[in-house]
Amino acid sequence: MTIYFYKVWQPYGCFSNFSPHSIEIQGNYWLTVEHYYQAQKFVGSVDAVIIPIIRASKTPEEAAALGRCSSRKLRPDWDLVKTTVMREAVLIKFLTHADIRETLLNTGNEILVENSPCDYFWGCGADKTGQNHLGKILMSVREEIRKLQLLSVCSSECLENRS
Ligand SMILES: Nc1c(N[C@@H]2O[C@H](COP(=O)(O)O)[C@@H](O)[C@H]2O)[nH]c(=O)[nH]c1=O
Repeated sequence: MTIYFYKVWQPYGCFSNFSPHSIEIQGNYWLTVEHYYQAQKFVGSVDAVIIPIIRASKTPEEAAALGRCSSRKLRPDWDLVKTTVMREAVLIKFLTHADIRETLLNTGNEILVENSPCDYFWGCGADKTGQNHLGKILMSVREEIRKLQLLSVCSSECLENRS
């Protein structure tokens, strides 16, 4: 089975980057993954003044609109780093919030797809042929969290055996 998600108020809305789950990265708080992701477009760019404004946005829609404004200059390496930036933020989101971590882990090995009608990079696009990078990141984060949980079970068993 494939699990499709997109809008926050639809099923599996917590997988959307617009979901209201804050993250802390290097001492800064971001209301949503989308706030962080949009701001990273301008790190080291001549338009870096926009970063705190994006961070202070009241909603992820507002943050996305600021980050997508085509008159601003993106950092030159943005296309190279954007999936790494996204993965880090999504991993931190699911490590931070236990309830949605359970929702993610409970999807088993189902395929996760961002059902965006217009985004062929992060989502599957209108005709479902898109690259679905957000879905791929969620599946890889799901795997990573499972490994981390196994590690912590093993290390606590190990500590118990020693005492
Ligand atoms: N969920 C969701 C969207 N999808 C998100 O948009 C982001 C891509 O932004 P950009 O790289 O600027 O095109 C990325 O986080 C993707 O998951 N877009 C929306 O307008 N509304 C929404 O509810």
